[in-house]
Amino acid sequence: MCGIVGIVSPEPVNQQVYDALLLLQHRGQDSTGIATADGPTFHIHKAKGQVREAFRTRDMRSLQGKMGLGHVRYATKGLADNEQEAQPFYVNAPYGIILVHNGNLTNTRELADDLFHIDRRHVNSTSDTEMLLNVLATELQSQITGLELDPDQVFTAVSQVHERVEGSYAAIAMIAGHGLLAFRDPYGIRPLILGRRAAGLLGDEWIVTSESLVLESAGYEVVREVAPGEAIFITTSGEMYSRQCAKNPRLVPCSFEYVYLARPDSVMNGISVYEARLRLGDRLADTIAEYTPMGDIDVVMPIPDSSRPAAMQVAQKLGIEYREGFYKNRYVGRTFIMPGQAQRKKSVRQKLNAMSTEFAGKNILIVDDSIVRGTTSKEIVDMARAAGANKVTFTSAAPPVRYPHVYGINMPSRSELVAHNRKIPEIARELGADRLIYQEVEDMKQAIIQGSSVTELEMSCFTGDYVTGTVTPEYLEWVERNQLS
Ligand SMILES: O=P(O)(O)OC[C@H]1O[C@H](OP(=O)(O)OP(=O)(O)O)[C@H](O)[C@@H]1O
Ligand SMILES: NC(=O)CC[C@H](N)C(=O)O
Ligand SMILES: [Mg+2]
Repeated sequence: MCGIVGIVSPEPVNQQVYDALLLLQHRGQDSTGIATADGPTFHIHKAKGQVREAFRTRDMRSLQGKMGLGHVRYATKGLADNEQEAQPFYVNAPYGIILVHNGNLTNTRELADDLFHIDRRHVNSTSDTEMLLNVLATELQSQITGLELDPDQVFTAVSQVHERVEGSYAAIAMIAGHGLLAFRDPYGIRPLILGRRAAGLLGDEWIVTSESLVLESAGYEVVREVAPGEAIFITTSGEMYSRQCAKNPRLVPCSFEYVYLARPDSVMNGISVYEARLRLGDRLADTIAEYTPMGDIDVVMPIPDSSRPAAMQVAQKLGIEYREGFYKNRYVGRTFIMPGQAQRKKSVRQKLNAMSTEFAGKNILIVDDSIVRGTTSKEIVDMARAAGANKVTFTSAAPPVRYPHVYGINMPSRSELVAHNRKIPEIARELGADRLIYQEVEDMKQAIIQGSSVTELEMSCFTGDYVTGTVTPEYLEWVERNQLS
């Protein structure tokens, strides 16, 4: 997952794009970039690191224009620690297109081949996003006849992109001199939402972004989610056009957004992320009650930050005291989305500290939202013991992560996953916990979709069922051999 935003306004947009990226920082910390369109000219600034350190005043001043887009990257393909592969990506023809992407393409081998042998295009990086942009550019080129650009031509090009590209993609592109294009893959795996704000006599401002909290914070009204397979085109003068561009669209959003990725104050596909996390806690509490003698637990504790809503609910439902025994250093970012295991491991210790007064002699029930590599949970169990805990029960509001995630979360290798090929008591031993309890897959699904019109979820990392169908065992082996560097 990454965070993306695009804005068309009657006024300069640089500050708005920056503010939106700050709000999306939890979706990617590797690199960031902003591009604006100043008439026919693009201004671009991209850099490694987080938003606050990447943009200086002089960079912001250079980002002139009334249409803009931005990206915070959590790399899933290519090089993570590399400014060249930061987004947005640019091609000069047709017109000049610049694009940001959240997601991960699963047919990059075929795309690389076709782009070179058939389209005669040069892709100068290992990024799947640059391929997506080149496919879009090729298809748009094949539609246009003159200097003018009709929304119909843009939509036909997006239909062709859906035919050629596989995997997950929520993307926003600017077409120089024409407008802003946003489109979502036919399964709507990654999120994308459209908003509008009146700018007085000047007309309307439009925003497309990954999470609803960005709209809320800037006073935009939610127009709607971009539908799976749909494309939205907003001209530079603010006219909005939309069309369904996929043959068989089907909403199958990523379950991991609700478990961990998204901010709790966002509403995604009509589901409040916070409420989904509370319901995950509710259902987890039922499972815990089945397996644990209640007198056995003195306190329930979250692992800050993402598990707090679930842990609160577990405590309430079980009628056990909720205590915060881990203090978090707020200046360390999210551990899971850091590149490299050494950095992730070190940062858990830097980030969390156990307060011995909360642990000494107690039986602790720890709640985390998920256990992926076990980096966090191993350290946490160690810390709890060192702080004097008696028994440590570890629980996860998500089921065991047993399979690679290929749709925009960096967990490509089965051997990295602590639950892969291990039964639950073996995982408990690996983590050093006295007892380990996971959410059931069906409970997770029901907790997330309850009360909404969503009927399907992308849950491949829990079940091994990949919605795009083309993810074969051979592909998964190839992904493992060619991991992110
Ligand atoms: O098993 P692991 O590989 O360690 O991954 C899972 C952990 O990583 C995430 O926390 P993170 O510190 O990234 O973010 P948070 O502060 O939002 O909880 C998640 O909330 C789990 O705690
Ligand atoms: N997590 C994402 O959405 C990543 C986008 C793209 N695949 C990249 O690696 O840059
Ligand atoms: Mg966490």
